[in-house]
Amino acid sequence: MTTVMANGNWDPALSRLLVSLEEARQVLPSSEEEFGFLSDLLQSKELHALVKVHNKIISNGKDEKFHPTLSNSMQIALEVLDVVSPKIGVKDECKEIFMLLQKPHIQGLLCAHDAVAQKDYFPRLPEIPLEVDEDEETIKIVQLVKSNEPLGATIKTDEETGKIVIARIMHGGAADRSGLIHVGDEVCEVNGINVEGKTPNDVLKILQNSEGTITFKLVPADGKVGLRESKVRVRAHFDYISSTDPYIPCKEAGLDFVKGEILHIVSQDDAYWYKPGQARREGDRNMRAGLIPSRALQERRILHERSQMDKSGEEGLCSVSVLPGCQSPKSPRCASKPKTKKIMYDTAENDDFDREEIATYEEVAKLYPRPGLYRPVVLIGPPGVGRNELKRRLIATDPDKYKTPTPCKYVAAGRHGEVNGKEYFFVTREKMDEEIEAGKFIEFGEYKGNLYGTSAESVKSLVNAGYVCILNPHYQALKMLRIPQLKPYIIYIKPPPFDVLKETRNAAYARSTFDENNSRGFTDEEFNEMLHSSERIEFLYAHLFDEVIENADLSKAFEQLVRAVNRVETEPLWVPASWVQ
Ligand SMILES: Nc1ncnc2c1ncn2[C@@H]1O[C@H](COP(=O)(O)OP(=O)(O)OP(=O)(O)O)[C@@H](O)[C@H]1O
Repeated sequence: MTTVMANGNWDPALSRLLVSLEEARQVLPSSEEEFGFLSDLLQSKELHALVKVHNKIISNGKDEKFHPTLSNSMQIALEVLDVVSPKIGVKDECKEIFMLLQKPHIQGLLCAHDAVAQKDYFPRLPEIPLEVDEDEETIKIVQLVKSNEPLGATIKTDEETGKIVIARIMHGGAADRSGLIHVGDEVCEVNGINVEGKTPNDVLKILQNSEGTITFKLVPADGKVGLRESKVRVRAHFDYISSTDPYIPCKEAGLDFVKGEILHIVSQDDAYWYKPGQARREGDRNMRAGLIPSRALQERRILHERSQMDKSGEEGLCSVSVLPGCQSPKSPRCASKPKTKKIMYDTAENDDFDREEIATYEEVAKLYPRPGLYRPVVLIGPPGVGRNELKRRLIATDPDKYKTPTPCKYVAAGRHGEVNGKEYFFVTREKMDEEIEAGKFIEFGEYKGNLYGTSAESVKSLVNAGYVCILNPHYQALKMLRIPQLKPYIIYIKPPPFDVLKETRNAAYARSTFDENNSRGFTDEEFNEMLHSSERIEFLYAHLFDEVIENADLSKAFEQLVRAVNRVETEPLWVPASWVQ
């Protein structure tokens, strides 16, 4: 026989064919050449390999279920969008895949695929009862090798049974990666030591004293809790240092983060986060997940801090009555003369209301830029900080691209040569009152008997016409602006510290916007008022800012603004999740 046949790995069907070929050679009148060809073919390595592949496919189809190769295709599609979006203007292929992956039916298909792959469908069927001897408990033996890395699991005493159970598995930790230990598993033995009647501390000591392989004898929990990884991303609105948190059940397991960071919530003990959740930093896939405080816990903590501040009589930003120098239409307590021009741009409500908002985590999702449909850019900041100047400079770079909405105006005593639709749209008092009542204005106010206002509609129509709409409303307008229909990108223009503020403004002969005629520079009192006002805005609204630009050196601040606006036009950015769904 040939070498292929001699190695014993020969396919039996091919062997039989070869034998019958030899038999047929005796009786059939075909030529030697034809027999030789068939014989060589049946013994060739290529045919042998093909038959092997064929058999493998058949046996796989028969005996084993097909498994999805991945269950996060939607996530991968989003990552692809991330990668290709900066290149859509450069390569047609990138643009094509970008448009394709954004189509709702493609995304629907990927989501459906992932839901099936993750078995994420309802109703959940009860576990099939196993035919087991009632008295016989299923025990699993799990061996983990002890290393410097923490085990990634916590234990507690079950209140009902008094037994030691696994309380929590840290996503991505050693226990989680093993896939063998689950929340609720009852610990019977650790390294052969029976832990019945022992406290979690006793068990920890056993673990600490163990070297090398650690063997657990566990009674598996009935159901596998927390198997599904959540897709929730949140933006944190506070800094967190787990080592200083007295409420965290295990300090080593905490995840530290800073304000503004995006966290991937991999599990929440329940939908309202009454208990701590687990999260990992967005984009940090290899990292072990850590514990973060629940929303409810953090809210309580913030309320407590605020009440302490109020009690101590500190000059709190949280209390309207103690803030000097604030400008509010309903509280003219400012030491300096109130700035009449500003009042017309205040919304009717004062910002007491905003104090009620306790920012902890905000669920976010990525919003992909749509060519030709740009998000409005909103500049927020204390009066006089330079928002108008920055807006004016931006529009001047390309007046056909950047536009600011035209406000509406009701004039009490006839207009003098003003053209309708140029600087203002002129409307009747009734119409203006009606639209204010219907909440159609982002901001409005009265000045010298005339009514002024900017409508949400005027912003929308600029956006729909393909312009980049840029506006600098009063900060109280944020409530009306930050809605899914407008999807604004909010930039906070922050004043620099007093000395720098004074120096830069004086050096540029800046005109005080507190003076009706803009005929003089800023006074020290006005600089201070700007800084006070900025503290207050930050306290109330910082969680709504997408970006902060400090306006010290004007040209640097402007460069930063140009970069930001460019990013908004081209990059996927995090927005409240409700804007995307
Ligand atoms: N970084 C800066 N350095 C020097 N001068 C500046 C700077 N930024 C703004 N200014 C000047 O400060 C003055 C006030 O700026 P601007 O009118 O833009 O303020 P604003 O924030 O729009 O105020 P308001 O909201 O009260 O209208 C202007 O004369 C402007 O040129």
